[in-house]
Amino acid sequence: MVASKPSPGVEASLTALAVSLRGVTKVYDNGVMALGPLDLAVRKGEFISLLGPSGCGKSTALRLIAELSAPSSGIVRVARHEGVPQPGHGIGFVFQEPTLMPWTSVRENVRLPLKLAGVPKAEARTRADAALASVGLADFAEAFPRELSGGMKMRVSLARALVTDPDILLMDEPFAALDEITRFRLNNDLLALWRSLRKTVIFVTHSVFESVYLSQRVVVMTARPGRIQADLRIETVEPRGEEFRTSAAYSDYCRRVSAALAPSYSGQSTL
Ligand SMILES: Nc1ncnc2c1ncn2[C@@H]1O[C@H](COP(=O)(O)OP(=O)(O)OP(=O)(O)O)[C@@H](O)[C@H]1O
Repeated sequence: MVASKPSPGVEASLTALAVSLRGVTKVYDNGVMALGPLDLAVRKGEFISLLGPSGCGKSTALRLIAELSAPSSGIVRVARHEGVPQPGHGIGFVFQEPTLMPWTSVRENVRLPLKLAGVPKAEARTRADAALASVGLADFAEAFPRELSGGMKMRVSLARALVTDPDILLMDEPFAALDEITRFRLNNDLLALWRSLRKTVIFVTHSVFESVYLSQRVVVMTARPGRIQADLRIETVEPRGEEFRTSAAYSDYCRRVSAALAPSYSGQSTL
């Protein structure tokens, strides 16, 4: 396991932990041990990827962090702003499927979390429009989901996650269903958003290439029950772009992450 240390440019913003999992296990009611014991510490403002074989418990880990599910043992700690009222608040969740309401406009889809939180309509509308602008969809507030491409739907889903101004963004294979060009574009836009908003991002992916391109740290998990196989820091010049994607350093990191992942696939199948 490679020890993690903050990269120089972000040291100041990484003074405290956003998420900490200690000795966390998850056994589902059907007896499946999905996770653990898992130990993971994520600093505030950090962008990490979780990578591992199918069924190793990546989504389970995100659900525990979002407090959508309780651990069977161990401790999950999530840092929040003072005054954040309920479990799950302060966290934005983006899934692989955009899961938009087809019967209403893009703006209403993005406004939904604020509506549920009781934010007055005029304020919620302004915030929804600002979130849409931040993902490049300022001109599509009145459109309906059926009028959008897959990439645009994912942008709406991202805007909906950002509209509550969460401290932590959990992303569960958000770009897996998109074509490569759209995926690259969204990768770049997500990095630009992360640089400007400095949210903590925990990003689940099956793609070694995507994990290295996006993250400051790639956390490789073992086959089920998921534990940490390797924790690799990606040190590069920021901001990243096509230059990094085509660099020798990028290829080298991808090779190292692939090598760290290999033992996770060599054991018994957990599918
Ligand atoms: N609600 C549930 N009840 C029972 N078993 C579950 C439940 N949710 C997940 N599992 C099982 O727990 C294991 C881990 O699932 P999880 O979805 O967390 O893995 P994953 O790494 O995200 O998989 P993938 O990469 O395929 O999305 C799997 O074997 C899965 O079948």
